[in-house]
Amino acid sequence: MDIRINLENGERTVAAILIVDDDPIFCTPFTAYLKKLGHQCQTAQTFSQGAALARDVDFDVVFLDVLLPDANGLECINYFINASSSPELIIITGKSELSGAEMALENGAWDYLEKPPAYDDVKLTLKRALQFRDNKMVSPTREGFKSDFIIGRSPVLKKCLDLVAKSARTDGNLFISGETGTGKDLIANAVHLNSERSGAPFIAVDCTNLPDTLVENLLFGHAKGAFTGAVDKNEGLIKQADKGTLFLDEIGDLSTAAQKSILRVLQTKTFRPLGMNKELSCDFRLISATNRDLQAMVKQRTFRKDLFYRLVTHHIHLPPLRERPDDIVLLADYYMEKICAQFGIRPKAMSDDFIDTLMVYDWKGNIRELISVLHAAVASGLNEPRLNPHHLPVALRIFSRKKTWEEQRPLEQGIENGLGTDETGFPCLKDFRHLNESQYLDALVRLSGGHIEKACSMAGVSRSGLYHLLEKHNKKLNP
Ligand SMILES: Nc1ncnc2c1ncn2[C@@H]1O[C@H](COP(=O)(O)OP(=O)(O)OP(=O)(O)O)[C@@H](O)[C@H]1O
Repeated sequence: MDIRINLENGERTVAAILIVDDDPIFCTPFTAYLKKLGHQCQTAQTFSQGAALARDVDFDVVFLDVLLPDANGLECINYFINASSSPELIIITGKSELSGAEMALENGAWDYLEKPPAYDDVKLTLKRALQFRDNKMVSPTREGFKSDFIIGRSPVLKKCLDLVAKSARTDGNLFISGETGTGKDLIANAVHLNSERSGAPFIAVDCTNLPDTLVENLLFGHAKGAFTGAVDKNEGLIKQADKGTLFLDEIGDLSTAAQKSILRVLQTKTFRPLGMNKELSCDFRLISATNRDLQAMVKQRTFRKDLFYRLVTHHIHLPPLRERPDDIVLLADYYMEKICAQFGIRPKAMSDDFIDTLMVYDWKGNIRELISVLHAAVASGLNEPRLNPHHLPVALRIFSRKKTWEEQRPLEQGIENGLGTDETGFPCLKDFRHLNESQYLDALVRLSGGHIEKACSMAGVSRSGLYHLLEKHNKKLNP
């Protein structure tokens, strides 16, 4: 789909629109009307078809029906608004789901239209949404966003930070996923700091190993004399987070009973402290995080589906450090200075070999592991002004050495296999490049999980460039 934006007198005349609705009686004339207005439209009859389209096409606006054959549209909002083009989302709803649609506005939808909408209303809503979108594109998303403590310039991290800034401007529940040490806690803090709730407390709860017997007391508090030993009343964490942000870290570790209690608070925004006979109300923004695969847990029925949908109004996935090697150098510089200051010494220089060794390591513990490796290196080279690979832990050096060796193997294999060799037995550059490119694509497909956006951003190539390469090597993103 060729998406061109025409601006006439500052007003957009062509937008890329996705309509997700399974009712042809509504959809066909609606699409024809939008096309008549000059827009480019695609339609999907199910959530999964719409999701696949939104993954591949940069839409400006998505019209989303509430009752879809395979999902409730209201529960899929975040999927569409978090697509790479961050489209404006307009809910199309019947009278019976109006309250849900109103709630959707709080969660980032642009507007809702009652079905069947008057075409004049459609035109006006669309015009406003596109004006808003154009303004948003002119003014950078992250203007005024405080993030100098978040280090990294890789495209994947930048994309995340755009979502973080966007999420900080809204009040919907935010779910942050990512491997351990990728910065979920840091990002939760950044969202709070940049939100309208920044003047109120940020209350973090570590859900790991929370015994069922303590959860309610910890979250809801208790009245004086509620149980033996409750000599004073105790304000729970939820009350403490009033007007501020409640951060449930490691939410995937919550027991079934605790999941039920949390769900109830999220649904009613009220809770009852132990030993008290009246409900108290609370006003907090919820951020949750985990390094576990919550979606898989929902499938295995170890995490409640209804709670999951409540949590993920906005979703930010933090990429592992190995997928953004460019950030390693910046992070190493930043933390080297901090660590040396803690040791009370001048910042140490890092040799090129030292940096190269860091760059090829796989960082399963991500940034937390990087910080502790740098600590160890500074301690080991305390009296030397420059750090070399031998200051790094042995296991890390062995890993990086092996990996470098594996990367050099194609050249040796090429020579062994007589790849287009000349009389010296050395492969010609063209064949060698071809072989490397092919192996690179295999790794890219594997590491990006077959997601086109992610693969383009990891490889730093355009969508058409990547498709061209895949075609050249007769490969597919989803083999
Ligand atoms: N982009 C970044 N810039 C600077 N420091 C970072 C960045 N990301 C993470 N860190 C630092 O890395 C360490 C680990 O981050 P954090 O605790 O936020 O990770 P996490 O994803 O919450 O880990 P876990 O899942 O184990 O709780 C912290 O010291 C944090 O300040």
